[in-house]
Parts: sequence; structure tokens; C-alpha cells
Amino acid sequence: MAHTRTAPAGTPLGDSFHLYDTTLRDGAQGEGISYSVTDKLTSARLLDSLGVGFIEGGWPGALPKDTAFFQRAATELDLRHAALVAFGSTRKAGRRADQDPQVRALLDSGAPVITLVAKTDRRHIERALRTDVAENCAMVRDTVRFLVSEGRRVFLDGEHFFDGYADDPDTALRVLEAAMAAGADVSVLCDTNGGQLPGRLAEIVAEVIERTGFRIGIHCQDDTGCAVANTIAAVEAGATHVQCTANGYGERTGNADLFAVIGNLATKLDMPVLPRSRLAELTGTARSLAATAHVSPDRYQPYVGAAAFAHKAGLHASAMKVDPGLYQHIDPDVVGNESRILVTEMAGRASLELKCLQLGFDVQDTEAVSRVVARVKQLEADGWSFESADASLALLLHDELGNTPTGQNAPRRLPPVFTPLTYQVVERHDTDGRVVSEASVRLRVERQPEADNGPFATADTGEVTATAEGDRPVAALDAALRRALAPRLPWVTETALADYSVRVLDNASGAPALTRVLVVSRDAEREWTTVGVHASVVVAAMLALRDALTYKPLGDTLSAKRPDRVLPAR
Ligand SMILES: CC(=O)SCCNC(=O)CCNC(=O)[C@H](O)C(C)(C)COP(=O)(O)OP(=O)(O)OC[C@H]1O[C@@H](n2cnc3c(N)ncnc32)[C@H](O)[C@@H]1OP(=O)(O)O
Ligand SMILES: CC(=O)C(=O)O
Repeated sequence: MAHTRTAPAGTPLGDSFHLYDTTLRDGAQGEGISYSVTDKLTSARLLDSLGVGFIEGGWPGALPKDTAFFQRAATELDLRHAALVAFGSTRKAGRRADQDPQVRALLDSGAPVITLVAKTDRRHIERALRTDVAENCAMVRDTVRFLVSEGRRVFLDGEHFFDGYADDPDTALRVLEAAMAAGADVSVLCDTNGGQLPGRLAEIVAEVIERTGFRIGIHCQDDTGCAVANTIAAVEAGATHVQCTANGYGERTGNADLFAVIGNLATKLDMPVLPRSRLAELTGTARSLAATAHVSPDRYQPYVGAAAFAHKAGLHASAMKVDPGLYQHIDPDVVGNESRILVTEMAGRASLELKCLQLGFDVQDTEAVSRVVARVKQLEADGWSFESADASLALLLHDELGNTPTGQNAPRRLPPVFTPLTYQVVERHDTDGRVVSEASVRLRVERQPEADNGPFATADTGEVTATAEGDRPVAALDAALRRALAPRLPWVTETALADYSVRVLDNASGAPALTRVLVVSRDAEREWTTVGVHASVVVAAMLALRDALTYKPLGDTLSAKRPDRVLPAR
């Protein structure tokens, strides 16, 4: 079995700098992560397409799934940028390398590159391996020599290097020397326990390069929260091979996050670690790799998180209106992310003006903007939240701004598509243990004037009723509303409830607790979010669902008016 490439072809720095990904080995050691072989193949394709130089696929021989991954990779992966790497340990003490089943499994994987993990800390050699330094060095030397003689490129992961170097530097260096003398290409200094800080770590990296002249790599766990900082410090001290994992997945607190490391190297140190065109794929790739790991993307992740360029404070927005660079460390476009303006109780006029533009409104009436700011502050104090409920905010803006997106300046309140007359939701407990919510609604369909609602206009008003079931009260209410409205307002069937959340809010004043319901709706083109707040979850849901349907015609008009860019270019 053979994998086609033996050296990374795609990184602009060629072999002089290694971007090495260990998501599929160390990332898989993260709590809650379990890749199928297919997940691994998909992840490898994503990493290759991004342009990393090396993809560590797993430990063949130790995990049957990893053995299967390398077998399938040989026929199913056509890597364009990356070389595939198999990870594993050296021969065991007292065995021949060519007869050690673990070492043979590495060879049999067909991977052109093999990373061997070896102990460099005397205490581990003596207490965990139960051998001496001389035999440990022989294990490393024999295994590297054998694999190199079989035509493989070998990297050495020096486990516990920084702790070992602090305790007994000569032993730590002897292990690296054994590997390099036998033909290894890179000595990777591993902060296995993740206890290092950037200052001392960088000093050690520089010292090791000075004393040995070896090519040095870095592998940092994140136990001090410094894995990315340590990786960057190591590069500044002379390391030319960085091992990282997608989104920082990995043993315990994880590893250095590949995307933060790439972002820092490319935009702060000006190192072309990826082809320029691929840098803009960073955000999309991070999210796709979260999906293949079956975990939610981290919205607070540097560079690629949804919140990485989200601006909430009014003072920030007011400066960003002049120059986004005043509150952003880079242009988010560079890494494929985007700026977002959040409107909450912390908004000022500038936040609202930017949001208006983003939503597709003309902003002419600055007094109206101030009124909206005051209304939002008061509503948020009363438990409402507009941060993600853009559609409810758009309805509020439409009321207050008095201008329609078509440029007419007649203040008017957008009529809701219906008025609830009476409604209830009851819970039914079936004999088989199923719990079902049943909703009944009686509504008045409101007249929708042509000027406001274009193709959604209707004069066919009057009372309608319906009953429907759902697995929860919000879903049942939504189903009943749609059933009642559909005969009069057929467009309602083109929209659907995509998601919702219910949160009970503390009420410090001792009044009954409030419930906030956020409803996400969708049609064929987009999603929008609305909010309702009330002591009753059913009333809160009705408010959010009514906004959701009332917004649909307005949203269609607004979306045609949305500019590509709201903030000035940098
Ligand atoms: C720092 C890191 O994250 S390195 C990556 C670690 N990853 C993993 O451990 C995941 C995969 N591991 C496994 O599937 C299993 O642990 C295996 C297959 C490797 C070994 O399983 P077992 O044979 O049952 O041994 P066990 O896990 O209990 O102990 C590890 C053995 O490897 C030895 N060992 C540990 N490190 C090394 C090393 N660098 N070189 C050689 N042998 C080593 C230990 O001394 C121990 O040997 P012993 O069985 O003679 O006591
Ligand atoms: C090799 C490795 O994963 C470590 O030392 O942390």
C-alpha cells in the first residue's frame, strides 16, 4: 500500500516551514470526540484543501479504526497539498525494531511520513518505561534507522521535552541526538503536560537550536491556556515545524488551535504559511471541521468564531463607522469571517445606524434612531433581547423610522398579519407515556394594504380557527397558527419553524418570573429570528410567532436592499 506524496507540495514556504495537523490523532484524544473512518477521510480532505503540509491520520496498529483509515486513504484520498503521517511509538525495550508489531504496523500503513513518539524525560524513561536512558536512546535510534531504511521520512515527537529538559537537559538532548543521528528530519519539542509559559519555552527552543543545530518543531498542549502563544513564541525563537489541531481539539484542555496559529503566523508575522487564496477559507474550514468532529463551533474562537468580529458596545460601533480598523485587529474578510453589529441595551445611535443599513433600511431620521435606541434599552431592561432577534428589531425599526425600504416617508405601523382572539395550549399524557401538546387558536386575519405588503396584500380578512398537535407547546402553537392561516394566506406555507428556545428569566424584584421565547423561522432563501417575552410561555411564544409571520413580507423587501458592505473599507 502506498500513499502518493512524500513531501508537502502546497505550502508557499515549501519544506522550509511545516504546518502539521494532528487533529485526527491528538484531536481525537479530546473528550467527547470520536471520529468514524469516514469522518477522518472527510476531515483529511478539508485539511488538504486548506493547504496544510502534513496530516497525521492516527496510530495504525493501536486503533483498528486508524489502521482502516490508512487502508482506505490509500485508494480514497487524493491529497494535493499534504503528506499523510502515521503516528506511533518506538520499538519496545528489549525488542528488535524490524520485529516489533507496532513498528511494522507503522510501515504497513503505507504513510510516507512517520512521527515517532519517544520519552525525553529521565523520570518517564525510568518510571513509566522501566528502562534506562541508554536503552531508551537505542529504541529511538533503531526504530528511526529501520523506518528511514524503508524509505520513510521520520519526525521525532519528544514527549515531555520541556519538563525533561528542566530536570536533566543532557538526557533530553541525548534522545533528540539519537533520533537525528539515525536519520530523523525534525525534533519536535512537546509540552506534553501543557504547563509551559511563552517566555521560558522560547528560551529553551532557542537554546536547543543553539546547542544542537537540529531542525526543531513544537507541539503544545493548552493546560495553561498558552498553547497558541507558546507555539508562536517557539516559531519566533526558531522552530520551523508547528503541530496543531483544528479548533484546538485534543487531550485534556486541548492543543494549539490550528486556525489561531495560522491567523497569527499569516497576519502578524507575515509568514505565507498558506497560499494567500486559502487564507479566506479559514473560517469555513474551521466550521466544517467542527461538523466532522460532531461538536458545535466555538463562537468565541479567535479569527474564525462567529463572535470574533461581533461588536456590541455603542462606543465601538461609533468608531467603527469611521474606520473598522479602530476596533478590529484585522479585516475579517482576510480569514473569511465577517463583522457583525449587535443591537442590545449597550447600543448607541451609531450601532443602530449601522444595523439599519445592514438590515436594508434607509437612515434619514436621526431622531427616530434615538427613539429606537431608547426603546431597545427599555425593552431589554424588561427582559427582551434583540441581540439575535434581528427580525423583531426590524419590525421595531419599521415602526419608529417611519420610512419604508421603498423610500416612502409616511410613518406607519406595520399591521400584524393576524390578531390572536383566544388561544390555549394543553398537555395530553397518553397511556403509552407519550406527552403531546395540543394548541387551539381563534384569530382575526388582518387586512394587509397593498402599499405595505405588495404580493402579500390581502383583503380576505375575518376569523379563523384551528387545532394542532406538537411535541412541545411552541411547536403545537406554531402548527395551529399555520393551519388556521394557510387557507387565507397561502404564503404562510412557504415558511416554517426552524428552531426555538425558551428561557426563564430571573426576576430580582420578586414579581413572577418572565419567559423569553426566541423563534427561528425559515423560507427557501433565509432564516430570521424573533422574540417574545411574557410571564406565560404560551403568550411569549405567540408574540414571537406573530412577529415571525409579520416580518416575512418586510424581510423579502429588505433583503433586496441590503448592501454588500456596511462598514467602510479598511
Ligand atoms: C503524549 C501522547 O499523547 S502520545 C499518544 C498517546 N495515545 C494513545 O495512547 C492512544 C492509543 N493507545 C493505545 O491504543 C494503547 O495504549 C496501546 C495500543 C498503544 C498500548 O496498549 P497496551 O499494550 O495495552 O499498553 P498500555 O496502554 O497499558 O501501556 C502503554 C505501554 O507502552 C509503553 N510506552 C509508553 N510510551 C512509550 C514510548 N514512547 N515508546 C515505547 N513504549 C512506550 C509503556 O511503558 C507501556 O508498556 P508496558 O505495556 O510494557 O507496560
Ligand atoms: C506527542 C504528544 O501528543 C505530546 O507529547 O503531547
